[in-house]
Amino acid sequence: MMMSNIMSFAGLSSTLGTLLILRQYFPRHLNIYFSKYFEKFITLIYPYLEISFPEYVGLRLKRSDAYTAIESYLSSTTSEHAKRLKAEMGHGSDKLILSMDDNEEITDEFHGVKVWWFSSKITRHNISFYRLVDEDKRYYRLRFHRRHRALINEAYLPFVIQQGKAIGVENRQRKLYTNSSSFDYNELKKLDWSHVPFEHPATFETLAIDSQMKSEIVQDLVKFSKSKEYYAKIGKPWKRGYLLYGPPGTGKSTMIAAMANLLDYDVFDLELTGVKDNSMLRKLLLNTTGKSIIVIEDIDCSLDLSGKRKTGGNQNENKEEEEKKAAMGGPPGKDESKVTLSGLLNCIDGLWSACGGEKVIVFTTNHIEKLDPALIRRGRMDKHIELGYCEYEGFKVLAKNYLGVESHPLFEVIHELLEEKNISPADVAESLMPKEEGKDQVDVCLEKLVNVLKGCKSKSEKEEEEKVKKSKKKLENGGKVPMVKIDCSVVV
Ligand SMILES: Nc1ncnc2c1ncn2[C@@H]1O[C@H](COP(=O)(O)OP(=O)(O)OP(=O)(O)O)[C@@H](O)[C@H]1O
Ligand SMILES: [Mg+2]
Repeated sequence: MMMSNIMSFAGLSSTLGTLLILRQYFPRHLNIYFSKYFEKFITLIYPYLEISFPEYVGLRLKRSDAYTAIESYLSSTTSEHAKRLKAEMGHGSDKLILSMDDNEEITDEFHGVKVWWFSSKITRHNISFYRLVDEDKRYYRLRFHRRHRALINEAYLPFVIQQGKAIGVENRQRKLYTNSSSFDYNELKKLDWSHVPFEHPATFETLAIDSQMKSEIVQDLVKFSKSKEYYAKIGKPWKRGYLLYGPPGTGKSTMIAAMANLLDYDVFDLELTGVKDNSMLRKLLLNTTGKSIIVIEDIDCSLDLSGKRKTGGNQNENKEEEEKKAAMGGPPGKDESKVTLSGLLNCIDGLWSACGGEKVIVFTTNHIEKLDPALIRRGRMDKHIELGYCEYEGFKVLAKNYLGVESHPLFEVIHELLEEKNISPADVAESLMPKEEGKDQVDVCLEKLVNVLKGCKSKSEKEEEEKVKKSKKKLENGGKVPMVKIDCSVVV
């Protein structure tokens, strides 16, 4: 009896729900009457309450957090109850996430109270740029008996949102974002960020760096990710800045991937040269999500951030560049980014930087001496990490990764060579990569590395070369050294 009552109410409510949706197609004057009397009538006889959760609110700028959390929550109960499901890949390529398909209905129970969830969509046909564009407005509708109003509002909905957020974090597929311009042809708008799944396999275990430095960085990152309350207590936005510097091929980009994998964060790879001006930069950073690493690679080459190179420094070089541009046909500096140093500083630690929570900002450079001290001062870039040439300890990690060996008669020879030669971990890794199948590949690769090392310049030779380069530059600049001296000791 009870069951059939519920069923008939559910049937009635479904009909009334359809009428409510259809009413938008009624003529306007009918619609006014409909609203006035029909809805009053419904609330009198209808014992159920309904709450809608639209996918987008306002200008469709951002998906509603409530909708996303409910979607995740329902995905956990859906597979048992719903008859029509849709599937999506979740975190990692082998996990399939099932959720309710459009116009599907499921029931849920909370403290013995039964509630109904519906997934619905309204499709509108708009004409935009002489094209017919279908715009889907999706929403979830929750129905429950009005006598449970307090329980649903105060306990059930907060429970759904909290559970949904937790499931969402577990299931989400991490993403690698880039700000290179792309266009959404369905929504007909330019996207600030486009993304692909983040699938870089690097971890701190496979990273060939000093083991003490490695464990300090890992500890620092883990501590940061658990310090929400601490940052709130000291009144600082929950973010941490890392400056990674060192010669090419020493693992700066690889370390960023390892950081993202350790913390389970998304990565926003910000190409500064593609950012028009400071306000565009602010918009891009505002559109990044929490639990993410914002990366600006080769910051010294990205822009003239010091503001010094054009006025002071090597004026001839600038002149040459302008002439080159003119020879290429375009007006000088036409498409150049107008992002300034103060604009960048404002975004990374001004008032805007506190939006969106939990973020790590990483700059990389091959030339730390070229950077403006303001950009990398402590507090802005909390950790300065130097990634140097390959040491014996790093070589052993690479040998284990690439060849699966932890000892070999040639290790001692390589140890001695590494003490006196400069070689990047990337070059070591290249030599250790077996080119063919077979057991003898370990000997082949290690012998190859010994030969490569023998051909490398020794540390003293390299230092001498650097000295000559520096003094040449000094002469070009009329005796002044154009570099800024910065304390770049590793503080981890
Ligand atoms: N410290 C390291 N540990 C493990 N692998 C490394 C390390 N350094 C370099 N490699 C290997 O060398 C390749 C190049 O390294 P990576 O791109 O991280 O260098 P980089 O410091 O970012 O160079 P660049 O300054 O040119 O951007 C990587 O694919 C990785 O396989
Ligand atoms: Mg790199």
